[in-house]
Amino acid sequence: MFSKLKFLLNYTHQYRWWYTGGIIFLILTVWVSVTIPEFIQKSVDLIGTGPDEGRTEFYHNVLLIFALALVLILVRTFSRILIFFPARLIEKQLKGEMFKKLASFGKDYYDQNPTGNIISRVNNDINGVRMITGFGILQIGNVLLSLSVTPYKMWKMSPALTLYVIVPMLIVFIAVRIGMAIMVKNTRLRMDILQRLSGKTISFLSGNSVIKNYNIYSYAEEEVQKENLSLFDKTMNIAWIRSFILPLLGNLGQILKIVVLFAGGMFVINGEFTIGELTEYIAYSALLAQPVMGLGWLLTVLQQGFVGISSLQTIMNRNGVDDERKLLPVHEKEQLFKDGIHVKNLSYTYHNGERPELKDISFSIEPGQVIGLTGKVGSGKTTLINCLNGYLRPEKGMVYFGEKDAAFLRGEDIRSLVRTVTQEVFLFSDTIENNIFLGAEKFSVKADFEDVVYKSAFADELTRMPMKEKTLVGEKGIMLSGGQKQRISLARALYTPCDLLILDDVFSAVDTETERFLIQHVIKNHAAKSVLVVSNRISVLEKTDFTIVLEDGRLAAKGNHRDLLKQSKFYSDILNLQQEGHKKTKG
Ligand SMILES: Nc1ncnc2c1ncn2[C@@H]1O[C@H](COP(=O)(O)OP(=O)(O)OP(=O)(O)O)[C@@H](O)[C@H]1O
Repeated sequence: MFSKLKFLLNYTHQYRWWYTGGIIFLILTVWVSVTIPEFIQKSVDLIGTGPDEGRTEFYHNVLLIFALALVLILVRTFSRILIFFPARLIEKQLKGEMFKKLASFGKDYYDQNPTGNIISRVNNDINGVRMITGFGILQIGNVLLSLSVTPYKMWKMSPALTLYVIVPMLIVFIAVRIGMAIMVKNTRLRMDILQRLSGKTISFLSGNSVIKNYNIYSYAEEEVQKENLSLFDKTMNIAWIRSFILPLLGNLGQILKIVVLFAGGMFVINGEFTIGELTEYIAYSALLAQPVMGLGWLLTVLQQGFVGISSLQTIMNRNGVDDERKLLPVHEKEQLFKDGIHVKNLSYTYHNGERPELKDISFSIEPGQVIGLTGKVGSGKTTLINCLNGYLRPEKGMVYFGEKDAAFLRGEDIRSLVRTVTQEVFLFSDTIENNIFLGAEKFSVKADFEDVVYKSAFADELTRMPMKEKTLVGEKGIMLSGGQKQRISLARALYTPCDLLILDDVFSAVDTETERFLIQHVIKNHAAKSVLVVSNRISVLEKTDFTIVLEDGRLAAKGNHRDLLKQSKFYSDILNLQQEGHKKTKG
């Protein structure tokens, strides 16, 4: 509890003057609210004095009530602005901090937590904090002030009548609590279902071609419909509470007035109260109903908000992968690739894996070299390149940039020299041009746009597009073919300088002619100091200085084309297969 309060104080403290202003206006609101009934009482009692007496005083009172009501509108509005505004600022700040924190987590975190869940959880939790720091603080002030000043005024007028009021007040309070608990429970269930429904819809929409191919429309429909029906049930439950129970609870405040009217009426009959005093007392009891209901809401908001805070704290208190590492000074970063990369007895086990996927691998990449990497499906090629580009973090003493152990380098430093064109291309829903420019602002040197498009073998296709580089690629590049996406991603990698360019299976989706073009422009005349190319195509591998063959996570062979034909069965097998395939297509 203490740590949660400290968390709240951390954020609210910076806006203390806003909150102080808000509380001052809140005090004024309560003061004006309890002052108005006094004038109502006087006005009502003046009515009873006859047509002539006190007419001026009556008008005077009515004007005063009108003026106080205007003041009430103003001070209430200011109290809300001054308290709700910092809550929105805190929400904005938290969203920024959360995004930064989440971006600092490694692959293990995202393997364990699906992205959809993280987003909706973080949004809910931050919403909870906003509610506490806005509505919660306003209600705490409101409830404390109203529940002390109003009952005091009522007690001063009649202790006995005040006791009659307490019972319905308790009923209102308990009813609001129960109503809110049911609503919160249903809202949470609805959120879970909504998450599942969006997950299924997204996966069925992106797998639309599989659904068509296998003719499994009815299965997909049933799956979506199941979630849809439970979503409808929960939404109806919430609608029931909203439409019937909440207004009913809201009007329970009227019970207070009936009780006061009945018991207070007796007081008037017995001559203990004037009509004006009874009116004043009824006005107070109406004022009292609001904070009592507010207390019910407040407890729910606090309960939800604190659950949200503890969930946010688990994210905030988790260390980012690079928290312990320091950024290199610019001059050291510039020299990082001077002596190449040295991999020494590299072994790597995934956080959720039982056995190492890379075993005892050693090799070096010198500046200027072009290296090939090949191996069967699942032999560890992607795992190896991810150990070089800082996406996976092997233990210390296994990967070196010159003399520097990569285990002590920040991911940003590593990735400023190593650029990877991944197997799975990700394009943002923007224009082709902006997808190529992505992240380029921080580089002072940039390549020529036309040149990188040409080198990526994309120039012809781009000229055929009606909007050229301004063409929108659609969500995740849905409007483009796999090969086109891959070449845009290649152009993006070539647009800014790097020391080691890694191409993970970039040639798998292109025809032989394009492959030849890419080999000429990207591999032979590469702008990067070194290139590491993952491929199973001999036409690509034979152009490298040396190729590494991986088998079941081990370095099975290493050498140039001629060495490997002698050393590696896998290598000679793929050569034979590709030559046979070539003959068949020619024949
Ligand atoms: N995030 C992960 N968690 C656990 N194991 C993983 C993870 N990613 C990959 N692996 C395992 O590591 C092994 C090597 O996978 P990797 O993707 O490196 O192979 P690859 O040679 O690149 O395969 P492909 O040719 O299909 O791209 C596989 O057995 C795979 O199951």
